[in-house]
Amino acid sequence: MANPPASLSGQDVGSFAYLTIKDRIPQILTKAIDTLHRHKSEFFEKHGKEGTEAEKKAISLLSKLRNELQTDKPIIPLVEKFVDTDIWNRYLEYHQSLLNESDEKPRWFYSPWLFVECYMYRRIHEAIIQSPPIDDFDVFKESKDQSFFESQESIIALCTYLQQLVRTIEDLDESQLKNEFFKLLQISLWGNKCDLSLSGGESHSQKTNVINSLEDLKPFILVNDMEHLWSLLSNCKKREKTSIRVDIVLDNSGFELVTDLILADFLVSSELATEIHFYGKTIPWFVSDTTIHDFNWLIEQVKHSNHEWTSKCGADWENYIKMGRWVYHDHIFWTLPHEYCAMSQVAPDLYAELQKAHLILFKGDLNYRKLTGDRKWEFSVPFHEALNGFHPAPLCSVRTLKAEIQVGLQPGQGEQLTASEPSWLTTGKYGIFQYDGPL
Ligand SMILES: O=P(O)(O)OC[C@@]1(O)O[C@H](CO)[C@@H](O)[C@@H]1O
Ligand SMILES: [Mn+2]
Repeated sequence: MANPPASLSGQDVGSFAYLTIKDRIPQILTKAIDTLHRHKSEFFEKHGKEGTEAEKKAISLLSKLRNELQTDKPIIPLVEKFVDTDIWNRYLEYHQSLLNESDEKPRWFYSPWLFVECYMYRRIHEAIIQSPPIDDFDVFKESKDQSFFESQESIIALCTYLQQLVRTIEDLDESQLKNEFFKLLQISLWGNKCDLSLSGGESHSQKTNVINSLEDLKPFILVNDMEHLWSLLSNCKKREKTSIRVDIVLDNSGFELVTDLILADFLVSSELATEIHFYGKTIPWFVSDTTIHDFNWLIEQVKHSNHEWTSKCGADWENYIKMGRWVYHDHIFWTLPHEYCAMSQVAPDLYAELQKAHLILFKGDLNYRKLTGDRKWEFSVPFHEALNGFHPAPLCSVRTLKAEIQVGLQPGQGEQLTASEPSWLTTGKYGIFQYDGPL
């Protein structure tokens, strides 16, 4: 694309990006420091004096990071050797090169929001890996686990629903199957509201039974391309394709991950898909994003539930993984700052992997920001254009809105929402199913 619009950034005082950098990110850093404080005795018990020293070092590194951010210091290179250190520092050099004409430096309130926010989480990881022997500590694990435990009632309701559905799935006619597909897609969409980085790490669990509220939530779906997803997968099934692969780029652990696994179970049980590939994060990310530890821990928790249908789900899910019908992928690209239009250059192996899918579901807001480059697009710009050449396979964003970016709306739709509800872009109250691919 010739000249895509400018990136969202903290330069726009009062914008959601600005307020995130000014308020929410320091709050997240402070919570991370408190978490380390609260684990001091555990570190001592486990590692003795070395553990206590490591905790002090990690806290001092995070406090330094918070000061850099709050005083808008220049962004500095990563120093600890890790698989992506060079890629990050090349990215920083690139942003520096863009500013060589001016006396500007890449800074927190100047550089693209997407870059500085991703950088912040990568610096948290650097502080931890620089503090052995606590270098495998996940500062967000406690809040991810808490959000899972607080959503138990909703999780049991969903697992019960799925088990009853799976028992009768053979008797469903086409329209009943489509109706169930749409229900579970919407449950996965609204599961995305449970996101801890938006809430600044405050608990954001699912307390109500989301199945009963789907009809009430329908008016808040601003773009609804579910029909395209149905026709794509049901046509694959009709053509008796031996392999129908759906890839799910995961977002938050806890309740949202349960909704994604419930959807994935339905897809294989209904034979709308024969294999599901999941993509999580290689390092702790945006507070609640799913790592492989979270993925395995959650399935283990569900399997060992004392509720009959919940534990049946967990056993089935463990079985899908053992049989290879569900595959989990770890790739460092998902925790880089790059827009997805750069994937084919930066991570050609991952791009080639995604090209094997019949459909890719991208969960959540950060994925949407990277799909569209986190840029100041007009609301009515077509999604295909905003993807800026990123078309590995038919794809759909399944996202609740938590950032000031939205494309593919009808003429006037965004402006009307801004007039009636100024916060429509950032509260997570509205959602989309936005598809790009052959119709
Ligand atoms: O990707 P998710 O979990 O749906 O949301 C990510 C998020 O919480 O982080 C940023 C705010 O800090 C925004 O992109 C969004 O609010
Ligand atoms: Mn997230």
